[in-house]
Amino acid sequence: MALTAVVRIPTRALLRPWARLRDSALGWMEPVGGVEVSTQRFGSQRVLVEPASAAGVAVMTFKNPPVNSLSLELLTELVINLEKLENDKTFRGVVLTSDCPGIFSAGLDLTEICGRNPAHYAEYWKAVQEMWLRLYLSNLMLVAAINGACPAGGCLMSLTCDYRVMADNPKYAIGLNETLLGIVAPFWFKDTLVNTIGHRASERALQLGLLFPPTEALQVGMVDRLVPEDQVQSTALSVLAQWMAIPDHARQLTKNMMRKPTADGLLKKRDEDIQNFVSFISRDSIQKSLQMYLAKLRQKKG
Ligand SMILES: CCCCCCCCCCC/C=C/C(=O)SCCNC(=O)CCNC(=O)[C@H](O)C(C)(C)COP(=O)(O)OP(=O)(O)OC[C@H]1O[C@@H](n2cnc3c(N)ncnc32)[C@H](O)[C@@H]1OP(=O)(O)O
Repeated sequence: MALTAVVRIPTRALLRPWARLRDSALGWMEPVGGVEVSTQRFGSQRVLVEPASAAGVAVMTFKNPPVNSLSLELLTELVINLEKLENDKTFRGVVLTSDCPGIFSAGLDLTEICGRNPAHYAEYWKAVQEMWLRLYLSNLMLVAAINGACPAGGCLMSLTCDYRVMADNPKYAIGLNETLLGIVAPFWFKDTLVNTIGHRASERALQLGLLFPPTEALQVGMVDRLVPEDQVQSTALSVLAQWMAIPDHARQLTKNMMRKPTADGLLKKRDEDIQNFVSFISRDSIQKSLQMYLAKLRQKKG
């Protein structure tokens, strides 16, 4: 259903984005002449994008049941929808969240990296790289509303955001647990973690494949705020409202200055990284480990 409506916001608020927060805090909602802001919901099968009630903000919800694993389709849809938001200059901030109860994302889709051929592994890894590069370097303000379990690739995705709000439920955990599967987090996963929680904490977390419950994740700096489960999205939106008070150009240049050197590490050797991934993941021993891990996951229910 197309929810096509147009809200007008004053040009002065667009020129001085930080004024919007103040204006709306003063109760300004009058549609006056200015730039058109689309309030149309869009998205695709696995990624829903809805404008939030605050101007310039969208909520991107992943809906790839049962566990929001990052399949090739989900990764592709994510990047396309992010690009749409970036091209629509009315959007300045996005909350990333999940439609799967109790799960933000189970990380990379193990069925994409297990029992397939090298060409498929290469295509898939390119899509994983693309997701990371697009999110990590996005000019938009990104806030992760982590409303459930967030292992491995799910954690990576949340680490690309500018801020993480997590549900304070001890059943959920977040971390880069690759070593528990007998695989290795690549250097750019590692760099993203180091940039967030520092070198020593990352080394320990990566070697042990630690999955942190919310309280520990907050202590180590992997997430920025814990809130009751039913407040994760509303808190993420209010965090975005605070970030919106900063002039975009200054914030974007600062973000780029902080992140570009890390992203360049991958940009300079994308093909080599794909080749490394394909040869690593194709090893018999690695395939056996992954098959065993998948079998354990599937047996859990039986
Ligand atoms: C020299 C250096 C070179 C380096 C080269 C690179 C090396 C490779 C790098 C690869 C990096 C990998 C990153 C990853 O993200 S790997 C994925 C890791 N993910 C996990 O470990 C999470 C696994 N899942 C879970 O722990 C639980 O499912 C979860 C807590 C998320 C939810 O639990 P719940 O009990 O609610 O649900 P189930 O476990 O019953 O799962 C339901 C069904 O979903 C299937 N499932 C779960 N996770 C995945 C997944 N990641 N991919 C695919 N499928 C998944 C699960 O099997 C169930 O399926 P069935 O219904 O068919 O049984």
